[in-house]
Amino acid sequence: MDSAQSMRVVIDWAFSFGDAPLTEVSTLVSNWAYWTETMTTVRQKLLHEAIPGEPGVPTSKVTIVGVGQVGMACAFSILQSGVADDVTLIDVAGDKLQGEVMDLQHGSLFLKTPKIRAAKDYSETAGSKLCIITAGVRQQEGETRLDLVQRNVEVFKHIVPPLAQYSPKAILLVVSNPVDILTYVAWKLSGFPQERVLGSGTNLDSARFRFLMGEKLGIHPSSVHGHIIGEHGDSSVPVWSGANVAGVSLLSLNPELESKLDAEGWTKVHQDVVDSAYEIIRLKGYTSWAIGLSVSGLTQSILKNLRSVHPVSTLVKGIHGIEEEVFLSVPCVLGWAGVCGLLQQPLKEKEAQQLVQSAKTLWSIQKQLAL
Ligand SMILES: NC(=O)c1ccc[n+]([C@@H]2O[C@H](COP(=O)([O-])OP(=O)(O)OC[C@H]3O[C@@H](n4cnc5c(N)ncnc54)[C@H](O)[C@@H]3O)[C@@H](O)[C@H]2O)c1
Ligand SMILES: C[C@H](O)C(=O)O
Repeated sequence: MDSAQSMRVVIDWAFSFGDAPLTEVSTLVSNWAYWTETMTTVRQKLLHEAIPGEPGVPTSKVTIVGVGQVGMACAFSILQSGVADDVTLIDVAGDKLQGEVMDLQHGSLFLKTPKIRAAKDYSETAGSKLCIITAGVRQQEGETRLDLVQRNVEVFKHIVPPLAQYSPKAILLVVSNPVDILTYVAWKLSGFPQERVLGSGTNLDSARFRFLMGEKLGIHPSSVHGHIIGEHGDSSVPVWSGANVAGVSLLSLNPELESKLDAEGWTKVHQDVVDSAYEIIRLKGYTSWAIGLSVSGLTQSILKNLRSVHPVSTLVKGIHGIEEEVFLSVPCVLGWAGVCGLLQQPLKEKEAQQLVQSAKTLWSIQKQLAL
């Protein structure tokens, strides 16, 4: 009620007393005026709102499904980056979801994301630009990523259709494992075009690769370039021909780099990448921080339309001789549209053969899935 409307109510009310003594009416009027004044909220007293009510719709809303170790690491890294104006979290574990969101909200003072919220149902994820799926089971010690497939396909059947229904223009970024197969599953279940469904893929493996090469060279990973492509995990392919620092090819300095004969042990760098998740799971039970940071990097490239290049899992049928409808990582340009382009990366015959073999392995699992 604005002040003119309040005054009108007070006058009408005062006249309703008819013959009552004037002093009594005036006391009542001043009490009423005081009451209506105190009914005005502190917010209304403090602020003349140029546009009353809630601010408009978010423009860079990110939904994260799953608030386990990976989902929370993703949420925290994305919040730290300040790239999203709304981070909505959803999980079947209601109390954990509420607790995690409250905890994050209390950090708002130190963040630049005005909305951090827990969604009770998928309608609250509506209007997301990016939906990140981290829900599902993770490997126990001794399990491979591929061992998780059927359990996580069932989880995805509950997640992907409502995400697609409420955010039909969103980009889906799959993180749950086995990430390449589940990206295919998300693509099928969503009905989205291929460029709007991608998996975090070997972006993480490549970060590990660059860290380990950097450790050997005494150079920061940001200056050590090199991609791991293919399956995230066990059959990943290191592209040694592209490994360089400031354009200086490591292979040109040591032609034995990719061979087991190499005395410096460079092939062990890739083996360490493959082993690293198993080792971390053995040591702490799960992996989280590096994947959270890696996903935050992908989020920034997409929401800011950076068109930067990342090895992520995308539909690769027809590329490098792959005939199956599978998702594997190759260097992709990421932006508002999702996967805006795939790099034409020259590969050695052996590398291309490894990719073809990974595709066949994934397809042999995918073709048995009941979607
Ligand atoms: N792609 C990668 O590089 C990478 C890296 C690390 C982990 N992962 C994978 O990420 C996944 C999550 O790992 P984690 O350590 O966070 O596991 P976690 O057990 O800590 O968390 C999983 C979360 O998913 C939730 N969940 C289960 N079913 C759900 C449903 N139907 N709807 C919504 N939420 C649901 C659970 O309640 C839980 O909070 C695993 O599959 C793991 O293998 C992938
Ligand atoms: C387990 C997970 O896929 C990782 O590589 O950290």
